[in-house]
Amino acid sequence: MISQVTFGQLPAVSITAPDGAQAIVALYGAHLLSWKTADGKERLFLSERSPMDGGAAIRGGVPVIFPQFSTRGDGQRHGVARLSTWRLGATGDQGNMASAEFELTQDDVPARLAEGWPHAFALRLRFTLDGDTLHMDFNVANSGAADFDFACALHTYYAVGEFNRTSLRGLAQGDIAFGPALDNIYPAPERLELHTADTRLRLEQRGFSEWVVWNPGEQGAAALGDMADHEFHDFVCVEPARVDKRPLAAGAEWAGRHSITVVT
Ligand SMILES: O=P(O)(O)OC[C@H]1O[C@H](O)[C@H](O)[C@@H](O)[C@@H]1O
Repeated sequence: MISQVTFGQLPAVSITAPDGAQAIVALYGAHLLSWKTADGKERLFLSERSPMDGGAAIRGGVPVIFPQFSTRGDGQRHGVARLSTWRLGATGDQGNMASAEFELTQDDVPARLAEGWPHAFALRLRFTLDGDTLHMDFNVANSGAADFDFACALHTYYAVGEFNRTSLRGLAQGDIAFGPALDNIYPAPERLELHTADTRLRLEQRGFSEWVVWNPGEQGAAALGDMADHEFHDFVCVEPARVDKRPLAAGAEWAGRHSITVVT
């Protein structure tokens, strides 16, 4: 079931599956703000200090990063998609699943941001609730007559309860125990596991090329105006990403999928 809601001051879409699982997505950024499994447990972190008025990027949930990752380029930090208002596209229910798609083209991007990246594109992001799994299917189409380069990521903030009782398993470089500040990029195995004190999540990606793993630590969090000082304890980011801009031919499409499953 799909309904229009307001979250903070933001128009948003609530997606509810027949089993009661729920996702809330703001049109601003097609930003996933909340994902609750059927047991009612919130799986994503959202900062109590986050702007919620469409005037600045949201801190938490799943920011959509496009067409630049972080400062790896001379364009807008983390791109323009998280700062633009998307449109609701197709929605549907099928069996136990519920889904909604969000769309963005260059015409939806505020002029001051579009100037920095003047290309014709169409983005589609579909959220699907399927039992204890959330799928995010992200498509980038080059609808212009010239090739362009793009990077992208789904910058997922997981609510972990206590970050120093959390570990990430499955990287070739070895397991990560959270604690010190961390901002690393790893070549992507398709599947990782995130273990917290009381849950185990399976994180999967297809089409992307890296995992970015981030927690700002105490000093990093203190420097962020949109994060309370104590909140670095509460989350870790594990992000399927294509960190470097790579070409997409005129008329071509790229597709990536990020799936998160609550295992226990
Ligand atoms: O503060 P933001 O622009 O949302 O960026 C938040 C973080 O995003 C990614 O994880 C980057 O790897 C970090 O270097 C960056 O600090």
